[in-house]
Amino acid sequence: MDALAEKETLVTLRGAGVTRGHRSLVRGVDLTLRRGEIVTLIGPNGSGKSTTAKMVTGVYRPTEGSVTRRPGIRIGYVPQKLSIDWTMPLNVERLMTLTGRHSASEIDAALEAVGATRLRKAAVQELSGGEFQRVLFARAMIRKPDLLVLDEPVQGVDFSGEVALYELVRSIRDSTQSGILMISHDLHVVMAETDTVICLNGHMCCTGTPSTVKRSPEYLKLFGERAAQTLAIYEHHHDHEHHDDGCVVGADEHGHQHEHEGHRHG
Ligand SMILES: Nc1ncnc2c1ncn2[C@@H]1O[C@H](COP(=O)(O)OP(=O)(O)OP(=O)(O)O)[C@@H](O)[C@H]1O
Repeated sequence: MDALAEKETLVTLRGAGVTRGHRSLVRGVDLTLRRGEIVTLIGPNGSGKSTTAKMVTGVYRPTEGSVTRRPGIRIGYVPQKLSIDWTMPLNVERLMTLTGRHSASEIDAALEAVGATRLRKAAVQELSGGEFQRVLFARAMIRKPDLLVLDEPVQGVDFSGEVALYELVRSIRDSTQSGILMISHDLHVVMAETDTVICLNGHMCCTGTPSTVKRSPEYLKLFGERAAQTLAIYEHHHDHEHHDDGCVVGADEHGHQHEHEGHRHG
């Protein structure tokens, strides 16, 4: 039995779909979320990612197929956007307690887990995009969820912030062993940090590990050029090491390094 199959199952969707009137929002979704596993939904706008996440969290009931949640499951949700009255003064500490009472030590622990301890007294209006996302993670994690659902976690975050946030998601998974469901438009960074990718386009186009999905004809058709670029990044294998200053170990005597297209290091 493989390692993932041994982990506790949190949510299962079988042939699940939602229809409103005569319109199908998404259909035929098969998905298993397990403790300690990161699953990512990708797909173009309107492909059913949010609808699928809403079936997972229980906001939408499936109109076909089935959704099973582990009894008593706690789900933490990090929204794409948060409706905040930006004219009201609000600091991070207060934001953490808007929807529930939490002790000072619980707030400290949640902020520490996302590397945001120093932001405790900061005004929410003054946070950068990446800092705000970290605070939203902390807010979802304070309830110690079994499953964390992240809707487009890197919106408004620059490239290096994006890499750092996905690393944070992975470290949250490692330290809490919660299950994680992410929705993302981003292809390359998110796929590198994911155990299972589900590619949607009104139905399930393909699913599997990042390396199987990236080769699937449906995925390549859906994402075209961008998918090819992702592939280039994946095909770059690390065949060298770096010095602390970033230079390649064994570069020529002039310190020249070879160009690595699409190359990056976490
Ligand atoms: N409550 C609703 N009633 C009717 N149609 C809806 C409803 N919610 C979503 N839709 C439609 O269902 C389809 C799937 O929407 P969904 O929000 O799941 O897509 P998405 O993949 O998350 O899109 P995006 O990337 O733009 O956020 C879209 O065509 C959308 O317009």
